[in-house]
Amino acid sequence: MLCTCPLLAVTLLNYCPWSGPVRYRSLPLRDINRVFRLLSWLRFMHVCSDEKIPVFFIDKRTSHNSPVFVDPLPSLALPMTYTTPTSFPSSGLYLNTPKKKPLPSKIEEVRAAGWLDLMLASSPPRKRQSKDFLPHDVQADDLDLRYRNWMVNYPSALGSFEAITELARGKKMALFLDYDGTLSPIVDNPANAVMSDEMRAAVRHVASLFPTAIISGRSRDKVFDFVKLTELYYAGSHGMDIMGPIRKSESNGHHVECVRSTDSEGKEVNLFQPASEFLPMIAEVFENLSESIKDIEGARMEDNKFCVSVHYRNVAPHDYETVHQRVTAVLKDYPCLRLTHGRKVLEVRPVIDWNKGKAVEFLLESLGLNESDDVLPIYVGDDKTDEDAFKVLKANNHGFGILVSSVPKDSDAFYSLRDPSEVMEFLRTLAAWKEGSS
Ligand SMILES: O=P(O)(O)OC[C@H]1O[C@H](O[C@H]2O[C@H](CO)[C@@H](O)[C@H](O)[C@H]2O)[C@H](O)[C@@H](O)[C@@H]1O
Repeated sequence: MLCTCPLLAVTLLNYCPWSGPVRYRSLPLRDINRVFRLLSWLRFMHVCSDEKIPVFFIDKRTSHNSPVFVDPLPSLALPMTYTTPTSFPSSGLYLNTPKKKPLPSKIEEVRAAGWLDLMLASSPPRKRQSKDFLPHDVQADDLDLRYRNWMVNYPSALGSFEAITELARGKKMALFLDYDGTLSPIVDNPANAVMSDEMRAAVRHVASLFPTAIISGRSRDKVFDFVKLTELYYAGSHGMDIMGPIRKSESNGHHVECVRSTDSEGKEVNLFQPASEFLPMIAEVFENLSESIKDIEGARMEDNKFCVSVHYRNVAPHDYETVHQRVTAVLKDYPCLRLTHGRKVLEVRPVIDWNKGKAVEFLLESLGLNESDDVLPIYVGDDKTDEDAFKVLKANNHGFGILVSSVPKDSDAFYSLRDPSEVMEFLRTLAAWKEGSS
């Protein structure tokens, strides 16, 4: 239907309660891949939320916006109900979340299947499972070809380094780095995800040249223990725990929840913890989840202060569904918490409208870099939660994201790097370029 649509261009509008309106302007039909990428994202949103998400393809040639194609996923469409959680005082940060309504069992099944697909697909194994009937070199060639095709849309940040330096010419660069899977390789035990000394040296070097922040799903303290660099800014719990600089102009900021604090070196900093009132609830849900999954072999809990991670990397795939069912059963009693998905991890977090994208905006503002055109923010990350930051940079047409992935993935990033070793090379190249050009 999309391909035969006679329009020259379409505008795609979507409203999603988590991220607000998404608007793609003048999407030329030759760029149909973008439509499909967006549709697959919408499918993901359908799986993860209760809302019906209307999608309109609008004829740009007409003066009025008449929808020509509405809701491409009718089988997953649910009634649109937005209600605000009542158990907390209202605040600008709260998301409007749907009240859970009993769903017809068919839809429950579809949703459960969707989550299961996500769980199976999340974080491809480091060693590819063999398709027994194919010789190894054919599989490798096929994967390599698919990766190279994908790189047409997501060029290597190393291969495109000259283009990046062109963009950066005369601009102030700001660097935002995810931790797991970006600065440290993915390992089975989260406690062992240490950063190499070489990577630390590369990060220290860039941080001496550009404002640099780490934005992680881990608790801020834990990520600092891994990185151990005082010259950086840190945002833990997916941006819900930021230790940043004192804003240049404190008076025009609207983040009233900031409190002054001092860092480990006694330097004055701003602490922003928009989800602090959720702390007792997070502690309670951590206990309940730990109890509920304790008999599932390989399942592991992690306390990330304002979020809780339920890891299933070491769980047998036939138990994934049990993990998901147990987690959602516990969460039924916590309408103010929501579930998101990472690399072989389910993440429980407050329903506030705050994420890594908002953390990037907050830090740019704190650094006094948000309102000028001569700033180039770059965000490097590997996970679904990093997409919030990629989206913010893309939507504001302000800087770009670099996705770290060794397999093709849909993303709002602009460039790609294969793995943390390429990230390290990129950081070193960036530092060398900056030193050579100043
Ligand atoms: O935002 P990030 O810094 O990327 O943190 C996201 C989650 O990363 C960690 O889990 C991931 O890495 C682990 C260690 O390599 C791996 O075992 C796990 O399967 C991955 O999901 C961290 O442990 C989580 O708490 C973070 O939320």
